[in-house]
Amino acid sequence: MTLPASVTVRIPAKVNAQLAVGGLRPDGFHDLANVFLAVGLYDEVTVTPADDLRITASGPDAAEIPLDGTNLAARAAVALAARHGIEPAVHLHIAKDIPVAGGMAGGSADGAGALLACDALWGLHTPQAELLDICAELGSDVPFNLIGGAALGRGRGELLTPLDVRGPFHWVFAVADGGLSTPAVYRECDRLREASGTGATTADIADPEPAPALLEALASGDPAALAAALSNDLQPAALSLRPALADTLRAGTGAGALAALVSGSGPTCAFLAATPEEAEKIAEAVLASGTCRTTRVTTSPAPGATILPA
Ligand SMILES: C[C@@](CO)(OP(=O)(O)O)[C@H](O)COP(=O)(O)OP(=O)(O)OC[C@H]1O[C@@H](n2ccc(N)nc2=O)[C@H](O)[C@@H]1O
Ligand SMILES: Nc1ncnc2c1ncn2[C@@H]1O[C@H](COP(=O)(O)OP(=O)(O)O)[C@@H](O)[C@H]1O
Repeated sequence: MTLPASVTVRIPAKVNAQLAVGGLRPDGFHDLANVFLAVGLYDEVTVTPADDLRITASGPDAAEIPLDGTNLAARAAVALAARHGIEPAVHLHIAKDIPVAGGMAGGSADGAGALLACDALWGLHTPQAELLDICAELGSDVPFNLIGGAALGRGRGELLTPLDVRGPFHWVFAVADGGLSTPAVYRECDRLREASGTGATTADIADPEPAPALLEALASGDPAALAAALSNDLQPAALSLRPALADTLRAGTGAGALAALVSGSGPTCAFLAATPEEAEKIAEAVLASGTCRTTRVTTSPAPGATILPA
């Protein structure tokens, strides 16, 4: 069997079309109804045999990601190698295009990408179900980056059911200066719930459920229906930690977005547009408003982790 000299995998970012957050569990996670939608912003992970584990990154925001054993791509390579009793002797290169710490699952994408790339480089043929188990150990969002498309994530987000989705839906993303810490946003969500008197644990909060109207909108491909059904329970917490995001959301709505919401834990803001032309117009207006660092225009759904031709 000849093994490839190197493997490159392309992995999409995500937006949460619905993020329904249940109570805080004893293990520190929250039960979710997390409707993931993969969007066409991608990182690429390239793996090449090396003497030992080494990691490099390129792209405008490459300096913001750790290049040690804490990088999710490195953790993925180590986890896969350990499972097969081999050494993770590999050079991982991340070409970073997904906003860092932006609520778009960029780190998770690199974890899923490194896993698939190492599996191919090492000729392991690990079954998909086992790859998904390793993904879930790496992080709650990582399994979705592997499969892409649209999916409902239950549990802490790692238990996936693929969803019917048509498209393309047209999106604008407003990338903020600086990220938000995901655990800090969940903590702020709990704090706001406690402060409002509802309590924050699984005993106080109803089990989160996907909204039927949202699932119908995804399957229909109708952007107006999708706009009416988008929701994010972490948005009040992200706005509480970063009040200026309200200005970004307003800029998009003012420019004609069908809907404006924070992507996951933020601070990236997502705007749904009726057409590609509207998306370009919204992106220009949001950038001109001075309320974000940059804007990106793209579509959904997008495919999951994909090995690129050599
Ligand atoms: C909020 C979401 C929405 O998709 O993503 P981002 O918007 O940050 O990308 C996810 O729930 C983030 O998933 P991920 O970034 O993989 O989180 P993990 O590494 O599993 O967990 C990091 C921390 O987030 C909190 N966490 C995460 C998932 C969950 N269901 N409940 C939680 O409370 C916990 O404090 C946990 O220690
Ligand atoms: N490959 C990676 N790319 C980006 N961030 C990473 C990576 N590996 C680990 N991290 C860490 O994960 C944190 C969250 O990053 P990211 O996944 O981009 O954001 P989010 O969880 O908001 O979607 C970063 O601040 C960084 O310290």
